[in-house]
Amino acid sequence: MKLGLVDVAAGYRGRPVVERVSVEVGSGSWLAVIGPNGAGKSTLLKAVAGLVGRTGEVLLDDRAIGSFGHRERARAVGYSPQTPALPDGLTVTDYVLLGRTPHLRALARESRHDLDVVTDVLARLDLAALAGRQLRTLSGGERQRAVLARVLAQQTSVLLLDEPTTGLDIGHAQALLELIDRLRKEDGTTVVSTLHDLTLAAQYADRLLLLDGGRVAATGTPAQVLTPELLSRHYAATVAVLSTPDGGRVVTPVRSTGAPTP
Ligand SMILES: Nc1ncnc2c1ncn2[C@@H]1O[C@H](COP(=O)(O)OP(=O)(O)OP(=O)(O)O)[C@@H](O)[C@H]1O
Repeated sequence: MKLGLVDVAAGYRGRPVVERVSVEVGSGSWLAVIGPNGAGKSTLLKAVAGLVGRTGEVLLDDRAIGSFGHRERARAVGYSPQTPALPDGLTVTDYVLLGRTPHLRALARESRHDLDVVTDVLARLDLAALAGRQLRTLSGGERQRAVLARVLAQQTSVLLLDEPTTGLDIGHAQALLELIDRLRKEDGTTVVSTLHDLTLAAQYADRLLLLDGGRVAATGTPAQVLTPELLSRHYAATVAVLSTPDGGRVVTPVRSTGAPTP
């Protein structure tokens, strides 16, 4: 499903935080929204998810998202927040099963298929051994994976993922991003994620959108956006951008030690 944003603006209590963002994300594409703290990345995702007020248009396959019914929309767009509030008293399985709600008929219980989807997602996110555990007993990274498991169990055409790798170790982060990459290649899932790790953003996203002060500062391929000049201007960071043999980009901070040269 193609996602289009046309002149999207959003904010809190009348204060604009995101202004005039227009971008198209093709079916099966991955757009990473990057930018410094407070740039408006989470707000932009929430605006698309319908969780904060916005102006402008959000289009799904050229159809205004506002014309989608509640369930239809929940089957089309999944969202995972950066800092989720988790309900008390649920096991991991029960919580992830909530992701199936938009697929259930009114008053129907989950089917064998729903349980199979959940079992599969739990296995893929290395949560099978924790399936019966209470959410509140999980570690930070395990909780984060449970939240992602829930949105993946929702099996939506569009995934909005706010900092999905927060709190994940390098192996689990990689496994998660590979899983999402497979979904987009095999099922055509469209992905919009915020990512602070610019090297991961370069490796997985096909396009980057750099937000600064709520406005689009740059869009393009990782090679176009991840330049030392742009990163210095918008993050006030001193970085080196290295190229890998396959044309990828690695962004690394560079420290000027100030040590006297011998
Ligand atoms: N609920 C809220 N009420 C008022 N202001 C908010 C609210 N949430 C965020 N803001 C403000 O909106 C601006 C953008 O916040 P947002 O969370 O979208 O930034 P971000 O780019 O995701 O930042 P980070 O990289 O730190 O997660 C910030 O100035 C923030 O203080």
